[in-house]
Amino acid sequence: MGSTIAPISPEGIPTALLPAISALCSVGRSLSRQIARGPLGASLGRNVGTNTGGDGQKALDVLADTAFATALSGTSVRYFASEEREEIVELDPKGHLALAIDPLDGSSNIDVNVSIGTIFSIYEACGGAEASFLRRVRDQIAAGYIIYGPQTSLIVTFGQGVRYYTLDPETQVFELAQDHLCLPEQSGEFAINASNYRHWPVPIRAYIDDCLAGEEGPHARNYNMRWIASLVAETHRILTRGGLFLYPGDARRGYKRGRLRMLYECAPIAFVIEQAGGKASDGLLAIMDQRVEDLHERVPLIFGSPAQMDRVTVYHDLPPAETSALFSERSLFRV
Ligand SMILES: O=P(O)(O)OC[C@H]1O[C@](O)(COP(=O)(O)O)[C@@H](O)[C@@H]1O
Ligand SMILES: [Mg+2]
Ligand SMILES: [Mg+2]
Repeated sequence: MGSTIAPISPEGIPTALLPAISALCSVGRSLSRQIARGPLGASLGRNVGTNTGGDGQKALDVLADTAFATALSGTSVRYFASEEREEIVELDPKGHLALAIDPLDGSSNIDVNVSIGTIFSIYEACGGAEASFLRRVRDQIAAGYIIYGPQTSLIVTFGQGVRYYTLDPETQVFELAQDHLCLPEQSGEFAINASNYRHWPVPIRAYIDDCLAGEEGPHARNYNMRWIASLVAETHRILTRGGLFLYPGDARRGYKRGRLRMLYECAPIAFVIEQAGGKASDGLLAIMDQRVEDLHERVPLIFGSPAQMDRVTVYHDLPPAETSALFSERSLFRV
């Protein structure tokens, strides 16, 4: 499983973070190989239990969680918080970092050969285990994801832009492909799980109705829709060619604050998106301007190209009478 070759070329990675980033990449390339074996390997998509948040756990969720915790020991990571664990684990009592992880994101896609990933977020440890994570989202010092798809890639920010590495299958090293990734200012795509339409709040329904109205609607343009059910894959597409992602809170039981976790998913994705020139919010407030209040809390997440973000935000600011009106009457948006 392991390889003695350094998993990533070190230029541009802050020295204090290099051991942790190398460990993430080392596990990433190993997971990439196991995932690529698909039906020839172990059955990674089988159900093995339920995590503390009530989500079903697949074999790969557990395998990835264990592999990251093991590899990050001895890399200056003091506190390890995982979506798959109820409690924070102390890895290295002398370490100065706190790392939060969604070890395997998009687990419903494991068995169907669609892109999945790992999302991570790093803070300076301070004031104990919980205090190291329950703090301002803007305190993150690094965040990113590894995507296991047709290519395995690492997207990472250290707070000065977004770096894009791809795993070279020949050398098994993550090589820098782009050192300053910027997402397009606007696009004609949006991503939302439309099967929840009837449960959405009014501003989300109104926005999507207006997108679906196309050229005849208030936006006066036709849109394209995507839903992969894999946050890393949607993020990667949006970083590459723009668009908007929405996972709002909705009226289903347990979905009042949406589905995605602040600490393991929303905070790191928001950091990456903001550093790439995009925006991320819960509809009203920028995710980066919020606090993590609870290890496993959920938060509505909307992010993407700035022009689309500005538009969807207006729907949240409108008085209810205006948002519930037929789109033809939402004169505000007529262009
Ligand atoms: O099945 P739904 O409700 O559309 O949810 C899809 C979302 O759930 C997730 O799979 C949640 O992540 P996990 O697989 O880590 O639980 C996201 O990647 C994705 O955006
Ligand atoms: Mg996830
Ligand atoms: Mg997960």
